[in-house]
Amino acid sequence: MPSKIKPAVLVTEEQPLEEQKLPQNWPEGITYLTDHTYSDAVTTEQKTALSRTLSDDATWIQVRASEIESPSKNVEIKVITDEKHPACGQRGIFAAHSLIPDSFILLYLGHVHTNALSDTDSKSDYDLNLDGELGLSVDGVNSGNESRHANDYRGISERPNAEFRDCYVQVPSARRAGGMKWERRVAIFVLSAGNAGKRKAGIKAGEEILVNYGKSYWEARKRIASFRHDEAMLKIASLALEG
Ligand SMILES: C[S@@+](CC[C@H](N)C(=O)[O-])C[C@H]1O[C@@H](n2cnc3c(N)ncnc32)[C@H](O)[C@@H]1O
Repeated sequence: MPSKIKPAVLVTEEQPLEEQKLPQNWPEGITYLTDHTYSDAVTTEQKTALSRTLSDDATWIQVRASEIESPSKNVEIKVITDEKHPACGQRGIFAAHSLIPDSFILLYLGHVHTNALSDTDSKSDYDLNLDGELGLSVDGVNSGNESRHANDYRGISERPNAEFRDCYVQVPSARRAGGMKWERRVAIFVLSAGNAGKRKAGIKAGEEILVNYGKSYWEARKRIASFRHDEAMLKIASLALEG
């Protein structure tokens, strides 16, 4: 019988399929993205509101096009084999080299959708808020990049070493002055060194990159698990909440 698992597919406009490499350990059946894709429900107005023209006095975080690579040179996807790790058997992302505080690691890419129930996959574990005011989120459940494998620190480490931050990335635009515009994204950054400089070492090569999903993520997962009588998910969520 033919396998139901679809081979990994790559979506990129710039490079033909055979020239673009997939990251090592990329899961089968998940589309590897080098940029967002958009649901048909996202309006032109919402898309326009996600971009800005070049501005020298901008205070928001800017990630230059030259900093973005696909696959990322900053991380490696690994399948977790340590039985003590709460996500054993799943994947995680690990620093490919040492990363200094506040540095950009990689974009969180996926399918941008509206927060309407009809446009949302309520079962997704990979859905992230992109812009609450615009009512847009980005889901990495079926397509994304290495960032979809970032685990939460609970039960793995005492604290996270990275975080999601809102930022803007530079993209070419024939219509804008300067031939460039800035588009809203969410990305993973190394945590800052902290006032006492506790985290000044940043993330060492080989260390797992761990973020904080927020307690509400795990509480919601616990509620869903109880509702669905999903013992495995209930155990993971309960352990994470204890951790
Ligand atoms: C966005 S995915 C993270 C990547 C996932 N490990 C994978 O390989 O696709 C979120 C899921 O990862 C698992 N996970 C992440 N952090 C975890 C943690 N601290 N403890 C237990 N499971 C975790 C849970 O199954 C969660 O629903």
